[in-house]
Amino acid sequence: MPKTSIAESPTDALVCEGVEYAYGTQPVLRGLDLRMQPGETYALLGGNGAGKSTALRLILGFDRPSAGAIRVCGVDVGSAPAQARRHLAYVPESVALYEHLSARENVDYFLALAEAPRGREVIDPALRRAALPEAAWDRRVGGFSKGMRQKVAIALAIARRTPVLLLDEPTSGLDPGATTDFSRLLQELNGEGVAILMVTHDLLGAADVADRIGFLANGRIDTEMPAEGPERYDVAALHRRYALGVAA
Ligand SMILES: Nc1ncnc2c1ncn2[C@@H]1O[C@H](COP(=O)(O)OP(=O)(O)OP(=O)(O)O)[C@@H](O)[C@H]1O
Repeated sequence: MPKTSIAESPTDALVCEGVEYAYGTQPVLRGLDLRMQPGETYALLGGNGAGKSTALRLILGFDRPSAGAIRVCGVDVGSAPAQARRHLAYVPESVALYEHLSARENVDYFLALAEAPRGREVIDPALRRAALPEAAWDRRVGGFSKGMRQKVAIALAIARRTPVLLLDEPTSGLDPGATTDFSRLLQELNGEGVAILMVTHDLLGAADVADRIGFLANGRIDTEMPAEGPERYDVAALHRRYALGVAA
C-alpha cells in the first residue's frame, strides 16, 4: 500500500515521500522528500553522483524505489506508472531523436506514441515557443546541433501540455540568448500552472527561475532555499555548498 501523508494537499503536483533507492549494494537515495505545487519551479542541485538523475528516473517510473512513495498529480507511480506518466513530460540531458525525420515529424511521432493530441495547430506553436527557427522545422534533425535538438525536445514537452515537467540539465546545449529565452518560457509555463522540476548545475540559471532550490546530498535534500529578497538567492553560498561535498 502506498504511504499517504496527512499534510498532503489535493493540489500537490508532485510528491516524493521517504524515497529510497540503491544500485545493488550502493545506496543512492536515503529518504528523499519533495513536495511541489502547481505553477512552481524547483531546481534540484547536487554534486556529481548525488542521485539527481536517479530521482528523475524514479519519478518517471523507469525504476521503483525500495521504500517510500512517489505521486504525480495524486497518482501513485509505483502502482500506476503509465497513468502517472500521462501527467509528466521529460526533457532528458541527451536527447534521442529520429535522425531521418524532421523536427516537426519527430514531435508528431512522439506525440503519437504518447497518445497525445497532434497536428500542426499543436506542433507549430510548441516549436515556436521552444525558439527553434522556423527554417529548421522541416529539416532532418540529423544535421541539428545539440542546442537545436534540445529545443525539439523542449517543444515536444510543451506540446504534451502536461501539468508536470521534468528537466535534466535543460540549458546544457543552449547559448546564453537561448538560455534567457528558455528562462522566460519556464516562467510562462509556471503562469499556466505547470510544475517544473529542473536538475541543473547552472547556479545562475537556477537562481534566475526557481521558486525553491534544493541541494541533494547523502541521498536526501539536506538544504533547501526559498526565493526571498531582491537578490533572490545567495549564489556564492550555493557555490560554497558544493565545496562542502556530499558528506556535509
Ligand atoms: N545504472 C547504474 N548502475 C549502477 N550505478 C549507477 C547507475 N546509474 C547511476 N549509478 C550511480 O548512482 C549514483 C547517482 O547517479 P546519478 O546519475 O543519479 O547522479 P547525478 O546526481 O545525476 O550525477 P551528475 O550530476 O553527475 O549527472 C552514482 O554514484 C552513479 O555512479
